[in-house]
Amino acid sequence: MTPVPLSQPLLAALSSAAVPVLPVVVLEDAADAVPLARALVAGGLPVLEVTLRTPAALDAIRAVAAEVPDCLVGAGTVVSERGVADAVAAGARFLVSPGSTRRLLDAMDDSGVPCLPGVSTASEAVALLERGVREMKFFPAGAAGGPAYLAALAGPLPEARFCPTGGVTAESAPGYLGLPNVGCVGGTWVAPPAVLADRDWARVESLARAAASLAGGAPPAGQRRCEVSLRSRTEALPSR
Ligand SMILES: O=C(O)C(=O)C[C@H](O)[C@H](O)COP(=O)(O)O
Repeated sequence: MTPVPLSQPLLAALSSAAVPVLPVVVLEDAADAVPLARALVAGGLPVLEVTLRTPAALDAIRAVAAEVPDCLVGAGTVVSERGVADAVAAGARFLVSPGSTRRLLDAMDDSGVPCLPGVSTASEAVALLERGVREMKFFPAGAAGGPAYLAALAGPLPEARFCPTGGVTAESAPGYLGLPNVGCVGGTWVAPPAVLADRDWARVESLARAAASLAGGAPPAGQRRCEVSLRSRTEALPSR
């Protein structure tokens, strides 16, 4: 599996690499991180968001960054300056938050890695656009209005691109991925808690394979997938 190069913002990179789903995990045991990441890569999803919700999260990110170079590992549930610093120090190559504050956005700006700050309203999306941030997480996607809500934002805010997460399932994902302002969808359904508890890596691989086969999200306006060259993942990360 070709590693996803981060020579552009996260959603653009995932879209260019035809990765439609960003797997989100809550890990209780850091020792599960490497086999999990390998199963995702084997299933065709070379990306992983480890939520900073457990004491194991930073060690999990560290392990994947060191041992699974084909997996682009990032941190989710980043809600503080400390979370930003700890995640980047552990090797997170992108950061995701459920919501946005000025303090958190300033820290994300300074982090040097691509970020997906969270929004759930038009006003929050406009506030991010005002800062020049065009890629954002839409959270909690299902509860906040689902595909219909994002479809309604595409008219007035065509430059904003979203990763809907929270309540997204294998069944609801296609409804989001068909929208012009969705780059990819995120969720825990690819590596759900019960499957992780069983350490059923074959099941993760098969869920990943099914997710990877979903039709991809829309590339950024003006960019066709075939025009994007895959560059080395060791290249310097761009600022957003
Ligand atoms: O905002 C964050 O950083 C989060 O960690 C939120 C998670 O992305 C969702 O809670 C995943 O939601 P489900 O796929 O419905 O389980």
